[in-house]
Formats: sequence, C-alpha cells, structure tokens
Amino acid sequence: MKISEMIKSVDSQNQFEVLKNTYQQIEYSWNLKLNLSQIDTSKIKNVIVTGLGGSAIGGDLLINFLRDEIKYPYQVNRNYNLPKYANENTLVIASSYSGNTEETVSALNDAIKKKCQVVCITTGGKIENLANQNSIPVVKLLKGFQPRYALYLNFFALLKIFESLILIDKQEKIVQEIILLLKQKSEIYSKEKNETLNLAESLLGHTPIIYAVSDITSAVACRFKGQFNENSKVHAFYNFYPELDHNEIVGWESYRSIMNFKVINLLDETYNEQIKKRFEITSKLIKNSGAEIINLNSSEKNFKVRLIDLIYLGDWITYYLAILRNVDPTEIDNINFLKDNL
Ligand SMILES: O=P(O)(O)OC[C@H]1O[C@H](O)[C@H](O)[C@@H](O)[C@@H]1O
Repeated sequence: MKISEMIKSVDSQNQFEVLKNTYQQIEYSWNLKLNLSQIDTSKIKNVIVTGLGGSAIGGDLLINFLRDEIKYPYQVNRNYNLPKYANENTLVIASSYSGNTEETVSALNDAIKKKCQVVCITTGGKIENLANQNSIPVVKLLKGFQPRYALYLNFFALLKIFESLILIDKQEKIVQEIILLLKQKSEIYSKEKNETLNLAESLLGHTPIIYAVSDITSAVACRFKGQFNENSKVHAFYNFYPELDHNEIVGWESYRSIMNFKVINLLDETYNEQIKKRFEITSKLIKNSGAEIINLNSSEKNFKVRLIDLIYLGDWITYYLAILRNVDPTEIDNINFLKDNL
C-alpha cells in the first residue's frame, strides 16, 4: 500500500498537514506583539521555565539553542513545586499549551506565592485564568494542536520572551533562516518516498536508543524519545555523552541481538574533539556487541538551524513510524487513562 493511503487510514487528526505547516507555527510566534511591561528586568537574577512534556522540551531546547548566550542561571522545572531559591528575583515562565497540566498549574501557584516575576505561555485553560486573576502577562498561542505538535509555537514564543526582555541579543536573522529551511524540508519529507520514511522503515521492530551530547544536543534526544513514545507508541531511551561513557557503555557488554535495540547517534561538528572520539570508540563497542547504529546530523551551516533541523527530522521519522505500525500518531490512550484516574 502507498504511504499516502496508509496515512489516510490511520492519521485521524491529519498530523501530516500539521507537520507540513510547521514553519507557520514559527511565523505565528515570532510575529507576536508582546507586552511584558510588568516584568522588571533589572531585578532578574535567575530564570526558571516550568512545564511538562513538549512544553518542558521547549525550555530544554533553549539551553541548547542559547548555550553561549544565556547570562543567567537557568533551570527547567518539571514538577508541582518550584525550587526553594525561587523568589522575586526569579523570572518564571510557566509554559503549558493546554493551560491545564496540573503540575504546571501548581508550579504557577507556587511562583505567585513566592512573588516571582511571572510570564505564562498558553492557549487558555486554568493557566490563563490564574494569570488574569494575578495580573500576569500571558503570551497566547494559536489553538487547535496536540501540545507536542505545538513545540515550535511554544519554543519560538519562549525565545521571543527572552529577546523582548533583552536577556539575549536579536534572533531575527536566524529565525528567518529556520523558517525558510522548514519550508523546504516540509516539501521533501512529505513526498511519497523520502529519507524520513526510509529511516522509520529501518526502525520498525527496534527499540531506539538515542545518544546526544550534554547541553549541546540533549534536548533533541529528549524530543526524539518523547515523539517515539507518543507518536509511534514504542519505547525509546536516550542518554548523553560524555556521561554515558562512565556507566551505560558497560551495559552493552551483556547486549543480546534479541533485544533489538538500534542506536541513533545525533552528531554535530561543534562537538569537542574528545567527544567525537568517544562517539567513535563507543560506537565500535556497540557494533561489536551486535547492535546497529544510525548516524544523524544536519548539514546546515549554523548551529541553531541545525538543532531545529534535527528536531524536525525526528518529528517526521516518529510520525512515519506510527503510520507504518498502523497506530494513530495523535492518540495517547495511556496518558488519557492516567489523567482520568489521578
Ligand atoms: O503543554 P501542555 O498542555 O501542558 O502539555 C504537556 C504534556 O501533557 C500531556 O501529557 C501530553 O500528552 C504531552 O504531549 C504534553 O506535552
């Protein structure tokens, strides 16, 4: 059966179109007119982004994206409460696409209690209500997406907040480059035959293990894993160099091919030379133990563009893996069951 026919029969909410139009999410968020006059930038000493799932990954991605630019201690919080140090000198960005994720609502309440300076990113829900009641600025996202498919809305809104508060330099040029790239890639990846579909085919029947590098490509690995879980409904695991060379590498000694792992190395030219060697040596050991490896990298010139290029690549691979496995890339039954029973 042709892939376009398979898509018609399993993709209930047309995520194919959502993926194709991803660049429009960036345009939307980047063109937002923000009013953040309540925030006193001179008081900010540290920043916390609080959220879960796709909304937390937006926060993680900022660490990778701005790794040479953020001048403040910065943390992503994925829990009901904020860390003890949060106070009036903390900028808290509460990020929830739906506005109803209970951990984020609770963390927002904590931020209000601790008198932090707060900005919310959401489409509405409880987060928007709480923000309105407490005169907190809200950056409103476009409605109608599954939260994880709205990562680009979320991430570029976050970036815009940083830029508007002059916590970082202007990002205009790079954002326009990214928009252009995703426009081009969307044409390629939506073709009947394309590399993301081939990669998905090569992963059928395997458990992906994604390896990246701390603080450089770590958010991309986390995104890949989450998308394999939620879109393709498979287990996936991720880890980072150099840490994995101090523990996980030993686990490969007892690997058996029946386990069907497939390693995805996320490579980048900016990695430290020793890190590159670590990838080579560790990959040799993995191959010797019987597992296959897929090397992925982006050939774009700019590091920030490469990061988004890889994220977009992963979004398509995990989407096609869902289609090939005949599972709906929208449905997340176990998460719904859990939420109904909490
Ligand atoms: O961004 P939010 O609406 O707070 O959602 C946060 C997360 O919640 C759920 O568990 C979804 O399945 C995830 O895909 C989502 O990223």
